[in-house]
Amino acid sequence: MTTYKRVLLKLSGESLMGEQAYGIDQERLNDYAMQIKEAVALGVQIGIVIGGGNIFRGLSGAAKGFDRVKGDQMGMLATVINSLALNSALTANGVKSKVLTAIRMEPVGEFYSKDKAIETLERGEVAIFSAGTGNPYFTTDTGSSLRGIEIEADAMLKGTRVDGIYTADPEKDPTATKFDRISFDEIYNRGLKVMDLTATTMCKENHLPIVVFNMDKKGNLLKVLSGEDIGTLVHV
Ligand SMILES: Nc1ncnc2c1ncn2[C@@H]1O[C@H](COP(=O)(O)OP(=O)(O)OP(=O)(O)O)[C@@H](O)[C@H]1O
Ligand SMILES: O=c1ccn([C@@H]2O[C@H](COP(=O)(O)O)[C@@H](O)[C@H]2O)c(=O)[nH]1
Repeated sequence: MTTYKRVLLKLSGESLMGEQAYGIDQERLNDYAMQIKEAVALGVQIGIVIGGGNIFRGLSGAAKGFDRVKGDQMGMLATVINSLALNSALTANGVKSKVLTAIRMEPVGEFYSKDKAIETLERGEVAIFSAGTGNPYFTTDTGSSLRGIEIEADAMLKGTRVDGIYTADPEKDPTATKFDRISFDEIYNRGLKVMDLTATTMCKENHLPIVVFNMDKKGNLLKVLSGEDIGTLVHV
């Protein structure tokens, strides 16, 4: 049983590296595909956005001297590479999915529209939204909140490599403690950086709750969808 009819799942590009220093770890990719397969079997409609941090980020490029806009375009293309990899892993696991792109690039994927996204979801297929928002100076977190709002998802599930939202970055501060629930306002007031502020504000203003959870632990996606109390719920 699940309380969710339709969700937007954000996957971290950086997590897709697994233990590697760069690129796509096949085992991690396959684990994600299997978790998504379990979720589809529950009858939940799933739209997915995957980041590109395992390949390229515009800001890091700019720090090395790249033009920022070109760097961001490279980052958006990185998310297309990850989306195609996920599409292929889902097919190998018997799950139908379609890659929609925010930048025109047929035949790599179909150009995104809300109607196409909803048709895909209502056919019971996974919709993979690639190339972020299609615009530089944004992130895939903002792309996720945008697509989540457009498809009228019940929640945005941010699958990452930490167990939820903490009082500070748990990868840097071992004394940080986890929130089970937190309001949008408290995220601003405490200056927490688990998601960028543009994405957080879009979710707040459009009443899209967020669940932050650890996608790198097998079975966690199913637990979140089944209402198990893991991760952190961000509420209005
Ligand atoms: N207060 C906090 N609570 C939890 N995580 C935090 C916090 N502040 C910073 N973080 C960091 O945010 C990271 C999660 O962000 P996210 O999943 O978007 O990863 P990413 O590296 O940005 O992925 P992508 O490759 O998709 O860009 C965690 O790995 C954690 O280190
Ligand atoms: O709407 C968007 C989304 C992403 N980008 C660029 O892509 C990279 C990778 O995305 P992450 O969210 O960091 O994983 C990002 O750093 C931007 O450079 C974009 O320009 N617009």
